[in-house]
Amino acid sequence: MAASSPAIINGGEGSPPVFVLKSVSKSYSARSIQALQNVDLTLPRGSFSSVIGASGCGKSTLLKIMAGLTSPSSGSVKLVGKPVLGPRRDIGMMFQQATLFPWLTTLDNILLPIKIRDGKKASDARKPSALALLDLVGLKGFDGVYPSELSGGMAQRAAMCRMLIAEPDVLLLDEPFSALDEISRDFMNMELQRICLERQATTFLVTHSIPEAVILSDVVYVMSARPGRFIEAVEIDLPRPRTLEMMSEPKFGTYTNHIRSLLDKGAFI
Ligand SMILES: Nc1ncnc2c1ncn2[C@@H]1O[C@H](COP(=O)(O)OP(=O)(O)OP(=O)(O)O)[C@@H](O)[C@H]1O
Repeated sequence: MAASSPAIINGGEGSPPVFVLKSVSKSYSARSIQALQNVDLTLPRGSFSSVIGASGCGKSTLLKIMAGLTSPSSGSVKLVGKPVLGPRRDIGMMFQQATLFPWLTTLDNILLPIKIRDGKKASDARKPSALALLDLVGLKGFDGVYPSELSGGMAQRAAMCRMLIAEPDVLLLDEPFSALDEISRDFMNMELQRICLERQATTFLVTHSIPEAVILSDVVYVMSARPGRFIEAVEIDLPRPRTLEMMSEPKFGTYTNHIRSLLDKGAFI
């Protein structure tokens, strides 16, 4: 079940990988903590991968290194062949909390990254795209509404639009739907898959949920206890598009059981 080369959801064959991490380690010297140890990762274009592991094993640290928000202590991180040396505009990120600005309408929140990057004229020109995104995530008609009037799930959908408005090729997601109830979370995960397929985005997801990792991913990277290392890359051989019904298939259960047993072992490795 281990995999060295992931399946590709959108046909990235022949094109160079999007992310290549080689022997990435990270120590937080202030607290003498080694968070990551010798992590190797290759993400083909258009692939969907996730990392799963116990709390504190280094998943968010890995994501922050990939986003250029923190630097590795050793090893290299390349995005489309070039070293990642700081935050990048071509990467979209989403976190557990939607972090919308309460004094801006949903539409203005979505357009904010464009306004900051390219100015008001450019952001005005993107209004039709923002409205189309709201439509895409089922928020048609909520453009003039303030965040306090949105449910948690609606706010996360708006945050997803804000991430997508800049049309990033790469999505780095840190438990984006973990604060949602199970039904909203399932819905958002299927939306996420649809958008990734449509946009051919290369996506890397941090999650604590084994079923979520399996239903969404081409490859699930299972991380050991800290310092985080990959114990195994589990290739998920289920057809696309994935559906929630697939979660009741025996093959799905085989994958989740396998990952659960790796995590049980990994906690002590
Ligand atoms: N800025 C920092 N300074 C010092 N230590 C840190 C810092 N950020 C994270 N750590 C430590 O590094 C380790 C890994 O943290 P990280 O947030 O990457 O784990 P995680 O797997 O994402 O955890 P969780 O699943 O609970 O969110 C933890 O022991 C944490 O305390």
